[in-house]
Amino acid sequence: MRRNTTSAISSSLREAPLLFPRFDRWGLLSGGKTSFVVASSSLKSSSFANYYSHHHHRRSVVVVAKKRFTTTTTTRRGGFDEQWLRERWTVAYAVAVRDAFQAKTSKCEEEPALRAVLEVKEALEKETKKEEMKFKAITFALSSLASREMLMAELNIAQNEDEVTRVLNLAKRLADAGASSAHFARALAFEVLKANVPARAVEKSLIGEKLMRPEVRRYENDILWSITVPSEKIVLSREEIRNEMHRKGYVVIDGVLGEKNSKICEEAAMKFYESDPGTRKFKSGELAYEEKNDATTQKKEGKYRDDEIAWLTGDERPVALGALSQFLRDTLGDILCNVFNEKKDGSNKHLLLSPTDYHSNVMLSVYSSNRGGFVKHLDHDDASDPRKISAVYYLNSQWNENENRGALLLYPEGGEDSTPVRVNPIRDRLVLFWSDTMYHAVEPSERRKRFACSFWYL
Ligand SMILES: O=C(O)CCC(=O)C(=O)O
Ligand SMILES: [Fe+2]
Repeated sequence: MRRNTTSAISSSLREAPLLFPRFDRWGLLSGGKTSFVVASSSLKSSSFANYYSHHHHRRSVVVVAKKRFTTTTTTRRGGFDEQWLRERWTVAYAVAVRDAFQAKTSKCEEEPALRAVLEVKEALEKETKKEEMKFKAITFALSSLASREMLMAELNIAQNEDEVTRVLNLAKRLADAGASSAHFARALAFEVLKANVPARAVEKSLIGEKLMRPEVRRYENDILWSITVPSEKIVLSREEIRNEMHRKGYVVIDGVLGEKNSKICEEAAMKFYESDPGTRKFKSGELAYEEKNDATTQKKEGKYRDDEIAWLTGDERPVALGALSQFLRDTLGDILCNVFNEKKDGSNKHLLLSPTDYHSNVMLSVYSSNRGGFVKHLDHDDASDPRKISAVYYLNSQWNENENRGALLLYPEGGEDSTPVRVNPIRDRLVLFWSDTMYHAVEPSERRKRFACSFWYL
């Protein structure tokens, strides 16, 4: 980014301070240990809450969505805490901003990032000023984007050790003030360490133990600790990913982590599953959208979806499984963000949010043998579902197509009668497809369990 853009962003930050303190009142939290009520007149919030409550949690949430004339109430099972819910709320706006941003950036040639941020900010402020809570959430999302741009730019032009240190500590302060994401501050520090750029006094707390390991300590006692460096295969596949996704709507990449790493991850996933006999971590995969009656009937008949799932935060034991989930979420997320945010084809229709800007966990799914699969579906509820790209990484050595079936069936043509593309769930294979347009199903597996890790990029 050029210096004039940087200084324009910095001065806009000075003129109209975006750095609000962390917002603390943002919804109605009902009493008791099980439910929260989110009151909202926002078009998007209820479906975000639905989406996230479905995908992440154990206890229940009541989402009250106030539309213009009606109020709808949905009860979801979910394990919410305030911090968690707040993050989700912010995600909703980060996504809204992303979409507005996208619409804008395709039009401006000069300094698109800055101009879009400011224009979107203005438009949204006007629209929602009366709702303080929402206003703060928007401000957070915007300042997070703006400060991110600014910090990146500052880092790029930093000349010496002191300047690098200053940028990193500024990132930390912004995160502490609630104006930027802590993930981002950590990612920045991590990048610096990885590139061996000297930084004098990077605060220790920046280098999160959980998400980012500063030293690329890949193996220790033959344990796979982290997969933070993009595999060569993925780096080489960038063009292929872009082209295939645009041309066919999906892409299959084999040998993503290599023989040794993928084997370790497979064993880790099995161990994780087998060491959970009380199924505390694993639950039955649920129907995404209960309101669909036909699907509910199918579910009752046990036909809709028949897997067990666990949500991986990145801290799992064996550590290799945590490392794999970090790889899928952060490393691959960053790569996809770069692939689709480059305006090579003259459009940026597929702008993605950086995974450092939102919090979401990786899903480990286990389909048992001789049970159901997953019927044909989209990973997309309605127009406001933020998911853009679905990723599934398979962990099954010596999978035999004929004996074990369990293929992922992709329907690029969409129609009922179209012939699916069969993707066998073999170890170290990654498949990516558009969440909102690619119909897909999972064939029941036979004679053995089928392991896969899935993630959705927004
Ligand atoms: O495991 C797979 O191959 C795909 C699973 C899937 O479609 C889903 O969980 O939404
Ligand atoms: Fe799916």
